[in-house]
This record gives sequence, C-alpha cells and structure tokens, in this order.
Amino acid sequence: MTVSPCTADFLICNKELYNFLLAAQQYCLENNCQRIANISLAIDPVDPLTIFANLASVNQINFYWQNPSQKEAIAAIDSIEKLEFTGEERFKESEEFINQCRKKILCFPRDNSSQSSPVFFCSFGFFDRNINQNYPFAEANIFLPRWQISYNHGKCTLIANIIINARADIHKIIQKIWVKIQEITNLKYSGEINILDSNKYIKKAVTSPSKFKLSVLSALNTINSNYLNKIVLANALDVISNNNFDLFQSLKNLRYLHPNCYIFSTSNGRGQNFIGASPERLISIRKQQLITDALAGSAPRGQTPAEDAASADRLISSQKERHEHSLVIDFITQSLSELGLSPEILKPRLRRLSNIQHLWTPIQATIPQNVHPLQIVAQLHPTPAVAGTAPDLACKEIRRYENFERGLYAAPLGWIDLLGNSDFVVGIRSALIDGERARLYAGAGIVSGSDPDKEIAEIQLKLQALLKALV
Ligand SMILES: C=C(O[C@@H]1C=C(C(=O)O)C=C[C@H]1O)C(=O)O
Repeated sequence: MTVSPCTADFLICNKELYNFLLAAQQYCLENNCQRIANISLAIDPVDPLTIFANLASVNQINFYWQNPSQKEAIAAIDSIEKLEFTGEERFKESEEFINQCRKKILCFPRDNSSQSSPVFFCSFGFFDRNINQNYPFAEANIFLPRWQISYNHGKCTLIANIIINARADIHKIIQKIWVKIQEITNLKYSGEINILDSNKYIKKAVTSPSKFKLSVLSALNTINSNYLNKIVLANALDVISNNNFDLFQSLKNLRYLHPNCYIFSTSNGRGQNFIGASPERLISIRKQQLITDALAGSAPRGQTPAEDAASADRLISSQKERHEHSLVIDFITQSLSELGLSPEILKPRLRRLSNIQHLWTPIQATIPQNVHPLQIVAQLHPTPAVAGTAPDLACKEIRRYENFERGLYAAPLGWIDLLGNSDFVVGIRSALIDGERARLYAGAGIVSGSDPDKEIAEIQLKLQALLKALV
C-alpha cells in the first residue's frame, strides 16, 4: 500500500491511535469477533451545520442538533449501528440496544470524558404505534453515527465509529480519518440566510378552521363533564413548493430566526426529514443533573415594547393560562417523584420567542446512577404540554379528533452518551420534509375557558414561525 506523506505525518502524530487500532484488531483476532472503534480527535473549530450541509446526504440516516445558546451543536452523519422499534416497550428496547452496542465499543482515547464518549441519536413517535402504515419514521429510531462533529463552547471534536475485525486494514482506516479531517477543515463556513416569500407556496390546512373549531367545542364539552382537564389539539399545514425544499438552507434559516430554540433535524435514510426549532426541553442531563421544562400557556409577542409587555402581563395574570401551565408542573413533578427523584421547581419565567411567548417553569433534579435517561423520557412523555391530562385519556381523544398521524411531532428527539449525559427536546414547531412537500405541525392546549378562535390564532402563529424558515 502506498502511504501519502500527509497520512504518514498523521500516523506519526497518532502513534497512539495506531497502537490502539492494532490492539483492537489483535483482540478481534484472538476472540474471533468484531468491535466498533470509537475514535475522538480534537479538530480546529468548525460550524457543525456547515459540515452537515456539505457532508450529509438526505438518503443517509443523519441528525443535527443545536442548543439555544448555540454553544453546543452536533452533526451526526450516516450510521454504523441502527435499529427501529415499535410498540409499548420502545424506550426500554432502545436502552437495551444501547447496552448491547456498549459491549462492542472500544474507545480512543480511554479518558472517560464527555468529549470522547460514544453518542446515540434517537427520535420517537408521539404514539407507540402509528395508525398510518405509510408514515415514514418508525415509533422508535436509534443509531450510532459513522461520523460525528461536535462543537462545545469553542472546542470541536470529530468522532469516527469504525468496524474493526481481524481483516481490518489499519493504515486505510487512519488514512480515511485523515481525509475526513481534511475535508471538514477545508469547508468554508457559510451562514448565508435566504428567506423566501412563503406566499409562493401552495398551502392547505389538513383540518379546516371550521372543523378544528368544532373539535375544540366538543373537547370543551368533554372537559366540562370532568372527563379530562386538558387536551392539546394539533393541526397540520401541507405546503407544496415548485422545487425540493433545501433542508440545509432551511436549517440555517431556522437557526437565524429562532436563536433561542433547539434546532433539530433527523432523517430516515429514505429521503424524508423531520426538522424544527423547539423551545421545549424534555430532558437535559449533564453530570447527573437533570433539567426539564414545564412550558405551557401562550400569548403573541407585541409589535411594540409596550404592547409586548401588556401581552406578557395578560399571560402572567390569566387564570386560564396559569391553570394550563400548572397541570404540566404537577405532572412533571409527580412523574419524577415516581422514579424516586426529588424534583425542585425553579422560579417561573417567560419564554419569549420571535412571535409568541410562553409561561415557563424549569424543574431540576439529581439523577441516581441506576436511572437511565430513557427511563426518564419514557416517564415524562407525553407531558400535558403536548397531550393533556390525564395523558392516557387525552391521547385517546387526540386520536379521535386529529385526522393525521402525529408521528415525530410533539415527541422526544435527542441524544444520549455512554456517561449518562443526554438532551431530548419535545419535537414541536416542526415539519416533515419530503422533496417538494412539507407538512408543518402545531397544537394548542384546550382547558376550561378556552376560546376556539384564539386557539386557532395561536396555532397559526406557531405555524408561521416555521413556515418563514422553509426554502
Ligand atoms: C403543542 C404545542 O405547543 C405547546 C402548547 C402550548 C400552549 O398551548 O400554550 C405552549 C407550548 C407547548 O408546550 C405546539 O407548538 O405544537
């Protein structure tokens, strides 16, 4: 084999990597097995979205995630291990999948730091079984990426997951990593924003406003009969463009328009993508400290600072909005207590987004070693912020009222590393992109005192925020 001078330099710098791969290969030879080498290398700072836009293909499984402060972002490109599940045990089976993979992974370096821990990316359906058999994502999707580029407070890491067996060509593997580093670091950052006039699209609500209004009125009757306290009813908007939607430009636009939201994208490897800008954290765990959001109760942003403040005041003092919000706090604290945690409710605040504001109460807890992040996800999903109360009853009613598959909408989407760190958002303010078609989703919480017209207007506001970013 001819080794290029560049590879030779890299080889010398990474003698330790070479020895690690050699030892891994030896292990596979002696034990007649295959392993996954998880190789983390510090690289010069890059923008993971730029890398994602250039290296990810819509026909691969991939994932993009970015937090609101924009201090953390991850691009995960292509998969080396993946599984899809359906049914009630999907969270448990995903945890089991991670545990099985864990046994096969050898890490370089072996420093047990969060920068070099293998990361699994997951998306779940709102329901544990889809009714629409043609819905393009399974009810649980989990994968370990082939390439991962992580940005964390100014530092960048490339993680490569590579199959090692007795026949592995170690020089070739090292060369492949080197070529990838070159490819990544030579890419030019382009933060270009390209916002088009959404009037150029053909748009159609999946449920007409009159039908939606009837559903709200009927749901209010059910609430008044005390069968339910709250139900979150959603609508979808189908959008058709003349051209295929540009996934990467739409993500850049989302990041620009919604800098204080979690930006996400996941693909099924068959051409469909689910993207969005969610303000709602389901779980965020760092070093066993959990933080989750109770987010419910909404009002428009005002056109002027005075109007905005007045709208915020009305939101804060509205009995109806506070009741809607407190149902979410109660559910989260009770659910976490059932897991043996001691949740602490932080000071309530406002979550102010580009065109809407929400009542927001973060809740925190310490996680014992034996509680897996997916157990918490399973316990919390769906919260009354996206389903209602009691959630089981509300879910049955949602199925009756909504005439489309929720799929990944309002469901958990995020990542988990092998140290127990994790981030999951609630997949709201989201859209399913399929070529030149997009389906946008938004819902609103219905409680006693809800006004159907106001709920429809709230859903419109939520849809507009996303529509603006799509190109
Ligand atoms: C259901 C959605 O949003 C949820 C419902 C809210 C409400 O009804 O006030 C507020 C925030 C979210 O928890 C959505 O955006 O689709």
